[in-house]
Amino acid sequence: MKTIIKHNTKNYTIDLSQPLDISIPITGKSTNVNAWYVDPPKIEPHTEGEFIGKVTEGASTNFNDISFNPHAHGTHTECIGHITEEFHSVNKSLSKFFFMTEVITIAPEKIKGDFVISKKQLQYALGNKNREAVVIRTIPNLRDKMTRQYANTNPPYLLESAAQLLVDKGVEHLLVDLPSVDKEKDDGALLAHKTFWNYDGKRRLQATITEFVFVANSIKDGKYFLNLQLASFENDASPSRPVLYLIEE
Ligand SMILES: N[C@@H](CC(=O)c1ccccc1NC=O)C(=O)O
Repeated sequence: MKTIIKHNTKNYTIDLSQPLDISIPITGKSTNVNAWYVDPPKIEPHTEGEFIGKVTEGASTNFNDISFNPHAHGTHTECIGHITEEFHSVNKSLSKFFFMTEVITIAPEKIKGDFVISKKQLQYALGNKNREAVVIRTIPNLRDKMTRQYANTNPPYLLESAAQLLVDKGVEHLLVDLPSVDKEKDDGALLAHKTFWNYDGKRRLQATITEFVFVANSIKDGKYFLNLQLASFENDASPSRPVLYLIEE
């Protein structure tokens, strides 16, 4: 099923039957991807007295309770409400769902013992391209990113100047395959988050950050349409399902 998208005077063809899902599914297993020192998610039959919500236990339906943390357990999209005293809901911040997107691949560079994504690397990868959304795939890019236990591993993160470059280029939606755009332990500095949302200036309430994507190696760097959908939680962050569509020439 093909469709033609008219975007800024140009026509682009995408094939809706060829979605490239870059989300990490949430499971109830201990192998579920994890960060921020929390237990694995739980997906378990609801119980009430004698009742067990499971067909094999005599119930008419499977009826699971799910408990998880959107920031810790899988692909999620967050808004400025992640770092503000006042409440902002990502469900209201994100009001459009299709974006012209660039997928880029970065090998974080070692600076002062940390692996970081620098302004220079983003500049090189993006050139003068203008995109509403940017997906950053970091290398190495192995499938263990779907199950990695990130607590106390000091994963790569974006330098403040790198986040500023994205703001300057007008990027509104940033997607990364890391648990955070900031350093794991930074005493709450959150420099890349604050910069991307322009926390100390005219705040970018509509901008979103999506963490924990997984971009398979079969997906080449380049221009895509991104369909970014959330579960409709009124919260600073919600599990999300970003899907890319290759643009046909
Ligand atoms: N680096 C922060 C913590 C942090 O970034 C964080 C903590 C819990 C859940 C998510 C976090 N950041 C996510 O992008 C700190 O050290 O205070």
